[in-house]
Amino acid sequence: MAAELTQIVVVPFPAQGHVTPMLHLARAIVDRGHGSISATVAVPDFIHRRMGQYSAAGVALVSIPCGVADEDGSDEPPGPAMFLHAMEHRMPAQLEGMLQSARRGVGAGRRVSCLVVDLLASWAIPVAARFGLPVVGFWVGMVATYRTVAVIPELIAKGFVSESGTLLPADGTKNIGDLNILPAKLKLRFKDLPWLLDSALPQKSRISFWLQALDRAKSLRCILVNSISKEGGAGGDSPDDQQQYDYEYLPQDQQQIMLHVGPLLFNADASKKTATMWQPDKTCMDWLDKQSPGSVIYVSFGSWAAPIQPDRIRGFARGLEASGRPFLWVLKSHPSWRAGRPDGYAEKVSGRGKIVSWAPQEDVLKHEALGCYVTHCGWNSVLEAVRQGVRMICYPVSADHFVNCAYVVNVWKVGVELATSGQGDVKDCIERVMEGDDGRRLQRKVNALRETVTAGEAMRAAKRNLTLFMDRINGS
Ligand SMILES: O=c1ccn([C@@H]2O[C@H](COP(=O)(O)OP(=O)(O)O[C@H]3O[C@H](CO)[C@@H](O)[C@H](O)[C@H]3O)[C@@H](O)[C@H]2O)c(=O)[nH]1
Repeated sequence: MAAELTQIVVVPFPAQGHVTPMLHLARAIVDRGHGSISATVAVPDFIHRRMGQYSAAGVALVSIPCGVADEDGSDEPPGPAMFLHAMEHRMPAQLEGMLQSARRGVGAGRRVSCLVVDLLASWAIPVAARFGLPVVGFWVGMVATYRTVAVIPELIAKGFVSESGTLLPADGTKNIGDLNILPAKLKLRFKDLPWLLDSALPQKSRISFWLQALDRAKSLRCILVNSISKEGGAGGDSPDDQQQYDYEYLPQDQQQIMLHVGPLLFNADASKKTATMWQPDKTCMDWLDKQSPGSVIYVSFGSWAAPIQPDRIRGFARGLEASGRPFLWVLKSHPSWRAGRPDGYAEKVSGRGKIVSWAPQEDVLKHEALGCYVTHCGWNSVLEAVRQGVRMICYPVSADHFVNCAYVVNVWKVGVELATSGQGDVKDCIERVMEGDDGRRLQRKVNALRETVTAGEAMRAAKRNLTLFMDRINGS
């Protein structure tokens, strides 16, 4: 008897750093299904307008109208403060409509076998439940970051955080290692907790957003994690010798498992492009071709305008200029970032410094002219740098950046943290990473990490876990 044709519905949080790995996941599932399974990736219309050109066999990117306009006068999509309300109140009905159509055989005409829901888009979990459909969660980053979120109720109960999300130990510099949430050697402080830092939302909304997501996640039996499993040895995110921390802070339900399926990027076919929300500046690659091997500093702070004040941007501008080295800098059109650029800067550094508003990042990191990457430590950027063996200068700003930075600097030792964005610090840090023993050691380490993650047991474990997940949704 011919196998039944089914589809999975994938629901990412509407941001570049979430849609990209979930598209990789969708493709990996479709490829393994050998024609028996297709994927529908449902994104709000403001994302679809920017990424609608995406196409991959068996994967459809579909638009969910959410009635939120783009930010006025800039090239930025609406921020979370604007779309979170729509996610809770408009998108559920739209997704229901989609699932009803699928049930009636409209559209792809395939039965929906399962939903994969980003835990930051937890609004979709109750929708699936109303249709009696199984849901699998997706965590886009490290287990370590999930742990810092899963522990919120305990931190409230122990009086470290108020119900409205205020940090109660006034001294946010206290080491979080004392609390046994994460290994002390990460040297994380209270004030580095990702959910305290996400400045796109008011404090009170942040805590209720996370508590609601955790509450909904309780019903899930399985969460797929886009990170490196402990089988990855030195590369593992289950913090190597601290296995006792493993999963300790996950919800109490013994039935729930976290399956490492990542890094999904490492399994992705490099020849197939993913979708990006802005058009990459095509002149980057020609410019890189003209630079000497290993000479260029690449600077990018990710896809959304992280809160970096103009004076800090100015520090970077002057430090890069003072370094005397060639650099490629992604400086988005956000007013605060533009305001920090000194007058006449582009002309001053012309020939040596190239400034663009969006780069083909994966191609850039792969280019032989690359020397190092100054990064905000978004999880995708960290993975992309490791995949291409590029050492990092970390300038964490918000969200999970500090946790990711702690792994890059203190665990994997493939980058250094920039103390401040002052001109002197930027220049000195670039020297340290590009020259001498420190630079060579970082390069050896990142090459070794790339080997471990690419060729090692971590990837085999990720593939095994993906197969396990697919067997489950196929009911075998
Ligand atoms: O000029 C550019 C700049 C970025 N990118 C791509 O955009 C993505 C950026 O993702 P990421 O590095 O994860 O940063 P953010 O866009 O800031 O991602 C958000 O989502 C991530 C996953 O949850 C979190 O780790 C981050 O903190 C959060 O800000 C990467 O794939 C980059 O290759 C480009 O293609 N061109």
